[in-house]
Amino acid sequence: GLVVTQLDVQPGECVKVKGKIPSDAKGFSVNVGKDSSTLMLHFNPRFDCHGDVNTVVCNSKEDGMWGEEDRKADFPFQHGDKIEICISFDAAEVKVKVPEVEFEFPNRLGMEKIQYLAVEGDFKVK
Ligand SMILES: CCCO[C@@H]1O[C@H](CO)[C@@H](O[C@@H]2O[C@H](CO)[C@H](O)[C@H](OCc3cn(Cc4ccccc4)nn3)[C@H]2O)[C@H](O)[C@H]1NC(C)=O
Repeated sequence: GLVVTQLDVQPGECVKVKGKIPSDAKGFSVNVGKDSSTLMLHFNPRFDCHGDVNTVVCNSKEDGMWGEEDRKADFPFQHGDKIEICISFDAAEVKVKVPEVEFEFPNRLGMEKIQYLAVEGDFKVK
């Protein structure tokens, strides 16, 4: 999927990804952080994968090691949706704004900028 490097997203700014969820999507992820091994946030809506159904799983990754998963209560996604995902952060937390719902996740690594963004799985970036 899409990989963007050399970003310099500061606290208070947002990075926005627009795309479509295919009708047969099993899951997708949006990763932001320093690079693929050091993620402020792995945002992973799961329609039906890794044993989860209609569950948003969030996590961080530090030097290639996953942190503690955070499963969210809301699942505001449907197959075929065209959505915008806006990610912003400050010293304390990362915010993921999608239609109808804003998810929050702690800025566990205390990152001060987002340099990397990657989209994986069933999400057709527009
Ligand atoms: C119950 C004992 C085992 O626990 C399971 O352990 C799995 C392996 O660590 C957990 O799954 C992993 O959770 C991570 C977040 O904590 C990541 O989501 C791992 O996937 C990374 C990944 C991305 N991709 C690319 C991709 C992404 C989306 C769709 C298709 C490909 N391929 N692998 C995913 O494999 C999975 O979330 C976890 N389940 C629970 C309930 O804890």
